[in-house]
Amino acid sequence: MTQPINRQNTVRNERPKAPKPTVSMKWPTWQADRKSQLAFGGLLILLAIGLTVAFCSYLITGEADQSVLSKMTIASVRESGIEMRNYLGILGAVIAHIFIFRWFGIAALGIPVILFLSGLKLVFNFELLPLGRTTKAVLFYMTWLSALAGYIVLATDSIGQGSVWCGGIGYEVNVWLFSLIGWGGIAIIGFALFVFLIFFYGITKLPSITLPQRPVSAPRQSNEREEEEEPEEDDEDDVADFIDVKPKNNGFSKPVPPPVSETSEPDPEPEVKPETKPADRTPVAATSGKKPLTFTIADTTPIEPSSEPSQPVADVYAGPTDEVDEDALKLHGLYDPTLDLPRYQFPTIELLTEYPENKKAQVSAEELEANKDRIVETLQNYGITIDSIKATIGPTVTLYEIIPAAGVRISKIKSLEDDIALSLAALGIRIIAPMPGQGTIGIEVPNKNREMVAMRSVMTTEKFTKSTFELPVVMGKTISNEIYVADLAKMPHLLMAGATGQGKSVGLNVLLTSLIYKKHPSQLKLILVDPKKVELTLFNKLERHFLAQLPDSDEPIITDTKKVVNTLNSLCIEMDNRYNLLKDAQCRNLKEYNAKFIQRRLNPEKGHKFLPYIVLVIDELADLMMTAGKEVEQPIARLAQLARAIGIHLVVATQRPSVNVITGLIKANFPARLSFKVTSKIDSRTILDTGGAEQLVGMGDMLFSSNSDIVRLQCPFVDTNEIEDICEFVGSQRGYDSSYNLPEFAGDESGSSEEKEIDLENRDPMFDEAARLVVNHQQGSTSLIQRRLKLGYNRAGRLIDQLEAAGIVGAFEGSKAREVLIQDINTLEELLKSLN
Ligand SMILES: Nc1ncnc2c1ncn2[C@@H]1O[C@H](COP(=O)(O)OP(=O)(O)OP(=O)(O)O)[C@@H](O)[C@H]1O
Repeated sequence: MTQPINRQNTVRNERPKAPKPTVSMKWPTWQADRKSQLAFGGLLILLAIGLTVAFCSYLITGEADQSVLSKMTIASVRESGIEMRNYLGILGAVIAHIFIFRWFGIAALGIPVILFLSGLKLVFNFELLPLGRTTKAVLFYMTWLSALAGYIVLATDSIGQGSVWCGGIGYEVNVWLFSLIGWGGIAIIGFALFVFLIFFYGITKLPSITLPQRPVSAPRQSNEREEEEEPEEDDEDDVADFIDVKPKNNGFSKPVPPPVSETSEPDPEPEVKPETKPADRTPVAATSGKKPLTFTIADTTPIEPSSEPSQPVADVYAGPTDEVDEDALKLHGLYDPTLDLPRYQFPTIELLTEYPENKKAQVSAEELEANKDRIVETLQNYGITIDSIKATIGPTVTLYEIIPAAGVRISKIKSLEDDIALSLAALGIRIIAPMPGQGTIGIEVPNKNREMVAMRSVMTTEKFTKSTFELPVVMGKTISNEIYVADLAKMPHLLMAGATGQGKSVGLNVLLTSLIYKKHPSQLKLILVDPKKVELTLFNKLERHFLAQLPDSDEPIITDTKKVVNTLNSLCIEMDNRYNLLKDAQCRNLKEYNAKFIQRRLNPEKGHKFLPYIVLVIDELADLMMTAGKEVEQPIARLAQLARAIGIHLVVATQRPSVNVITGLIKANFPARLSFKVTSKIDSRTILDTGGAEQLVGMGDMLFSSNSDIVRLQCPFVDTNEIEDICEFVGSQRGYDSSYNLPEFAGDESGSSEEKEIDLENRDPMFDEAARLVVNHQQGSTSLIQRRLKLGYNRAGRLIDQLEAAGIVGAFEGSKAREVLIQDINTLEELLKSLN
């Protein structure tokens, strides 16, 4: 568990490049030699068995031998010819006599246990129990039990036969204790056990004396995570409480069945891969307009989950194992973050409304035929002949795919978009020329009767329930009636636009619902920003489960612009902190980091902890951009640029996708964009970089663009009362003491005054030390000061400000560490002298 400090440093600073010294250099050769291992291990096992036999025999037959042995040496016993009763003869009797009578009493039986475990390890390379830890425990308990037995023997005045029980050590200790404090020795013996338990099991907190009337769901005020770990039930025995308390927080907890088993909900942690490929479409025989069309209506066949299995957690990162807490791993198994709230129940599917099936898209054969004829005719009017046409009926639109005759230019068809729309007398015609990867031209025509895609119907598909995405989000139904599930973690940020009343709020609710159905509160935190103050308020019931906010916030849903700015900046700090943790752990992303933490390969005492995903949702960006402009733009852009690897994902929505809201800076950092119907082609271009969103038909009809692919989807529908029920279901369960605390951020008003306030006369007592640290490392970073000097973030932040005021480090430079203005320690010492 404890590693030499210099080795840790090497790992941290030099990353994985430096080859490790080979094992054999340190390892005594006999241990590396398998034959010697087998021989020695075998000997240990034999000894263990022999000692057990000798000890047991001594306990049964020892009385007779005892009197002989206490008076004579081995040699004299042999010479005298007296026969020993011990099953293992003189040697057995002598050894048992020493270990039991002279030393530990009956507790000496611990010795063969250690020998046996060591033998097993050497011979079979099998650790029944963690060897080092068990040895320590056995040695302690042997001594302690001997002392306890000694006390009892003394107290009951049964010194004769009782000496076998307590051994010489227990007896002598108690004689000494008795001479010191009389019968009070038991207190010392009890206290010794108490101290051992504290250090051995790392107990920092005793089971609290719970007030009997406290309601389970009453909010608790403490911000300490430890506070969450109060024993939930009184029926657990005290020792179990002792042992469980701390471990649950620091990654060394005792495993308890995860909540998944308590619920009928789908496994929240499976793992697969996206599937966005449209299903096969049935070609419809058709040519230059004369042959009759036969259409096959596409069915909603849920897609088989991808066969690509997830990487087993243990294999995700096979880096250095020097920090593995083997003992904790053996004792407690993998760390389970869901133990924070072990009884948490995932929301059930019954909370979502079931809509009647007859709401499926109804497109009659006549409608199809008529549309086809009109398309063909219109094109012919403009001199465009086609070779074939096929149709696929989607929930909102029907896609007609045509193959134009040889020599027809695609741009010509595209330019006829409005004319075709006019002749089909329908809104929302979208022409896709050419269809990517199909070699055809697509014409999407809205259905007269569209299908409402109910949230419940998509949530029950295998595609979603078996999704192994990190942050699965049901985006909707494609034109070929497939359920489209995307991974927010891979997007990694989503920009959403849509004119008012076109389904944006429903879209956000769908996104949040998907995440809540799939993630345990320990794995996901949401920051909800709602300047309109109405849309996301329903979610405030999730405060103590899923919401994250600034420490001093009173409102779980952020509505005030100033708070938004502070929250964004705080999130930037969280991002920097997380990067430091990842760097320290030599992990490239959050998934690797958490996998490593779960395997107990990261030491919580060095600040490592399980990191939940953080999803920031901003319902109306336009509002914020108008009131705070650059103040929101910059942190958003910074987060969008850098936060992907450390599990912070942004979802930003706006009604007005104009360039002064979705600025170049923001847009460039949001590769995934989603547009509901917008009012103009310009808006569509701003959000999607192409037209088309202005021709959508509203009510959740949308275009989703990611990785330069654009798909038309029908967003599922989830009503506000369904959201209310889900939030009520989650919110009424036992949650954390408070919402997840983001790092403190002082706020802008203090920003300028702070500079003036920095009074170098009143420097922090750690100022000189921090200055030396920064100059030695040539790295002006708050987290360096924080880690090395073991300070809180705020104090480290103040120190760095003072260092800046003293001219030791340069100004704040965003994500980069500050420049160190003093190059060598001598110059620094002179400066410090002058300051003093
Ligand atoms: N996916 C959907 N399926 C069916 N109907 C929908 C869908 N999305 C939205 N609607 C309908 O459109 C109405 C308006 O949707 P929503 O409230 O999401 O619009 P909005 O874009 O958020 O508007 P605003 O910006 O004014 O809040 C809903 O009340 C609902 O009737």
